[in-house]
Amino acid sequence: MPTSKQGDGRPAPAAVSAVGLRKSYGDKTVLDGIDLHIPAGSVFALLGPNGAGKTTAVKILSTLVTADAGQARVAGHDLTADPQAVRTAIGVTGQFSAVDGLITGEENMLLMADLHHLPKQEGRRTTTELLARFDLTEAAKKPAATYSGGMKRRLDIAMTLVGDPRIIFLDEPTTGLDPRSRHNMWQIIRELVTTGVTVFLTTQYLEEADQLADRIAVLHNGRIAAQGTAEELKRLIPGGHVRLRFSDPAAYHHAATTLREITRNDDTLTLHLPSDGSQRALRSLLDRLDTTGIEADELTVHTPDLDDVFFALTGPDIPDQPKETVR
Ligand SMILES: Nc1ncnc2c1ncn2[C@@H]1O[C@H](COP(=O)(O)OP(=O)(O)OP(=O)(O)O)[C@@H](O)[C@H]1O
Repeated sequence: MPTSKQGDGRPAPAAVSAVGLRKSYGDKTVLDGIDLHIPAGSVFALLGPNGAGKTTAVKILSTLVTADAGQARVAGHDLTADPQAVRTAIGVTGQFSAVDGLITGEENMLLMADLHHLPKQEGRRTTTELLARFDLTEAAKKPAATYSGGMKRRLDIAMTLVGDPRIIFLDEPTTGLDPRSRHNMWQIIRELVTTGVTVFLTTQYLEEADQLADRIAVLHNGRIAAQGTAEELKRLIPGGHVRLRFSDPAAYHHAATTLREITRNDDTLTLHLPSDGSQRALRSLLDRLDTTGIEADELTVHTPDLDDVFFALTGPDIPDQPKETVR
């Protein structure tokens, strides 16, 4: 299984690793051989359109359904050999919340503490702490059915944390939330990671993956169409360029006549050069600028945004083949 390196050169322990996960429902192949390697303490986003198989992947990794083929280890435990150990180490919040609307937020939390067999006093203490942490103290005694969508999600995550999981699966945590609640949820997720928790996130929102994830995998037709950091994914598709801006017209004209494959804008004294924005391409461009005596006032790198990547990778017009993977 692949490993990544920590700062001291030792391989980072994997929170989740999977090889060749497959799952079909009837004659519909939902997951067609998925490999994953998620270092502990990181945020991983599984991105895909409706029906891509994101929830199925979460259900398999959280032991709710079994894969037809493949192997996976979660928190160091083999999914098939030791599902109970996996369950103890993880927390899952799904699209369909575990919150019971008929009882209060506090009662929901206490129920969760009972399920985790916490002694009464510890259950109360954990409940109070978590309700405060998720800004729910004031609403604690109100029925959860009266909570806003954002409050319900916060309660859901608070309930998940009662068992002190090291890995949290968040299945579309911000679907249906307004922008403010979505930003609050992002902040909560960022804070979770600072405590060393690993977050496995599924989302349809590119911006969410871009904002939160250390690595992103794009799921399409049951396969991982591409995976990497947001920046690596953006470099996979054409459209990137380097923009050089000049203030001195003479310097601009010298550059415009010296460099090839450029798009020029004589009004704004800017030149665009196609580039994938990689370190190698930039180094070669800077060398070229040095040797030809070109000095721009500003050099900016423009890569396609994640929307471009998503549409390019999951559009209907591409074949069902896996795309290049960035590692
Ligand atoms: N228990 C099941 N029985 C039959 N088909 C299923 C079952 N669960 C999921 N599927 C099908 O598998 C496919 C993937 O579903 P899944 O819920 O994993 O997708 P998703 O990426 O999470 O989608 P969404 O973003 O809409 O939640 C869908 O076509 C779905 O209808």
